[in-house]
Amino acid sequence: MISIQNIEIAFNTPKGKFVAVKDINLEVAKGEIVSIIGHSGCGKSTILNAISGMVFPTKGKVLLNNKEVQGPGPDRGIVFQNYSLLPWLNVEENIYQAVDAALPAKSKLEKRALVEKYLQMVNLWEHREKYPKQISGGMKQRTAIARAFAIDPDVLLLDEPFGALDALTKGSLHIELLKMWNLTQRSKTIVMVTHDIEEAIFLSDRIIVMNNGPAATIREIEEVHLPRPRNKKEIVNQEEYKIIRERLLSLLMDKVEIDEEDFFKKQEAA
Ligand SMILES: Nc1ncnc2c1ncn2[C@@H]1O[C@H](COP(=O)(O)OP(=O)(O)OP(=O)(O)O)[C@@H](O)[C@H]1O
Repeated sequence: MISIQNIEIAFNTPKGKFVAVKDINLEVAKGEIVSIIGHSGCGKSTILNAISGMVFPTKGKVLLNNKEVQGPGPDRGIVFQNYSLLPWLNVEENIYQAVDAALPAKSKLEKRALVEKYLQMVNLWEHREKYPKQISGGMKQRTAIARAFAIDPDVLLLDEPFGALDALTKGSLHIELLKMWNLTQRSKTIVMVTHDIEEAIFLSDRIIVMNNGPAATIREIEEVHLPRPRNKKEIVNQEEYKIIRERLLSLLMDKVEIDEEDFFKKQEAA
């Protein structure tokens, strides 16, 4: 489904070429949920943007269904942390507008039906006439997720979609995301950027752990074999969950500890 082949992504900056990521190789199968985790600035969004076609690799290539990604397209739905709803459109219109643009061959009636289906799925039908400023952060993100699913993409790219939400809202959105994934026969491939270890384990089949940048590479890939459907309260007591959590923590915390040691050493020297 997605094949990332030996990519490097560099940016031209006033100080010269800045290599954000390099030597990235990754195959994501149809219907798989993969998370990318790592410290701030390690290139998680850059990789996601290369799949979305908003950024082009300076070396290597990204293939989607065996075709090289040439730019954004309706086969990929994107959800960002900051909701990205159009403030002048209400909840229903925000979804309709995306469906209208992505599926022009459908009749008005079919498009309306699609919008209703996804609004019902995320329990927003009753709030459909509200504008983004009149709804909570969780509702905004549910709208954004419904909008991404409604255009019926092969791939969903989620860039810290739950990062701005409180733990309870986050928890219910995890369930809603999986509900939609299940209702589409687990056929949608999901690649998600997150900082949240528990979220990554709960949702993913595999977790890509990045090294720190610049020129960040993939450090390790953790496979999550916990059976689905997963129950949040139950999986935390399972041995596999604990082992993966420990592993991710140790991979991600070592830099923090080194930085702290460094800080105290510098303080002593001063
Ligand atoms: N358009 C750009 N021009 C120059 N540098 C860029 C550009 N986009 C990203 N970068 C740099 O590339 C590196 C990776 O950025 P990216 O946003 O992918 O990191 P991230 O892991 O998603 O970070 P965070 O977790 O903080 O969102 C950073 O050093 C960033 O400053």
